[in-house]
Amino acid sequence: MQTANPAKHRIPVIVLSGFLGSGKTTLLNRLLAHAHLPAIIVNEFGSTPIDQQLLRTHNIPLSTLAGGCLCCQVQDVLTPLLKNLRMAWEAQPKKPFECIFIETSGVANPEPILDTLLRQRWLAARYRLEGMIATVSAVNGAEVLARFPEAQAQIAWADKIIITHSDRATETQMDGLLAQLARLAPAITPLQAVNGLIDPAEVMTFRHAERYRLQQTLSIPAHNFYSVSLQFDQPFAWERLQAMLETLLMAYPKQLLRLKGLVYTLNESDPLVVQGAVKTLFPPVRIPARVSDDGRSRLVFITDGELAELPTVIMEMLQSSQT
Ligand SMILES: Nc1nc2c(ncn2[C@@H]2O[C@H](COP(=O)(O)OP(=O)(O)OP(=O)(O)O)[C@@H](O)[C@H]2O)c(=O)[nH]1
Repeated sequence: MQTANPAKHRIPVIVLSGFLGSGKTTLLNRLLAHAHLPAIIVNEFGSTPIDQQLLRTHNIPLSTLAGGCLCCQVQDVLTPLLKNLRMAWEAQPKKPFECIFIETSGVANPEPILDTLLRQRWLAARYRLEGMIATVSAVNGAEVLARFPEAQAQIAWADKIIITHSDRATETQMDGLLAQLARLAPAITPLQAVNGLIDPAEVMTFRHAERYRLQQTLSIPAHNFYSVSLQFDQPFAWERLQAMLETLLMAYPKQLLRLKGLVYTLNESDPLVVQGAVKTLFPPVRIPARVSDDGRSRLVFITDGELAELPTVIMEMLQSSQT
């Protein structure tokens, strides 16, 4: 993109939202492959970031904000980051990026983020909010939307809604989700993407008239989400860990909303990215090791409400699975 007067050029920003495990990073991987000189800001609720492992193959500027959610940290974290990125952009004759994707945490209410981009003068003069995309899982989307106002806000503010996991959903689950979406975002026709497969142009074409169609903002109570991050020095026997994680997801079907991890397994130098959400452990993906990796396994658990006993339960399950 040619920028005749860089000081006046507004860098497009695309906000990607969607509840925990609904497929944001999977979709982002697809969109990045077709974007012109993108940069990414990834926000993860857990204090040990995992998404960067899944996005690192793109070799593009990546800022990770972990250990909280952007909607609560807009002023303290997002605003200075966007200011720094912009100043670095202006200082360089060869522009390092031409657009920015912000992947919010799965529990973020996108409203304060959009509001900042649109209303904060310094930012609004230098960034242009291009549109907001929300992913929603066909498997648990209806339940998630019924339970969590944050998830409702993600849908209500979206310019594009992408239904994921339709390959795993029953007809009843899909019908339930479509009914919820028709209620929360009647003006939007949802699109579907299985494993991120969708025409990026279809996702990235925004009709600006749809912005601010909400008459009133949703009243969202303070978050009640917690995260627990654990690290392990010894490699795992994958089958045992897999069985343990599946047991754990079934033991806490309501509270355990998300698990993610980077796990080293016996006799393999490359780590596994492990993912789970609400009663489901997804197939793990092995990714190439990097020289900067420290070889320690990490697991992050996000719960609805505090599950103080979780670390102890996990350690006991791991010990009993090794005997
Ligand atoms: N079967 C199936 N799996 C999918 C689909 N889309 C994503 N996944 C899987 O769902 C899991 C979660 O996907 P992510 O892209 O990490 O979800 P996310 O929304 O970025 O997760 P958080 O950032 O933790 O909230 C991963 O194991 C993906 O491979 C899909 O359409 N079908």
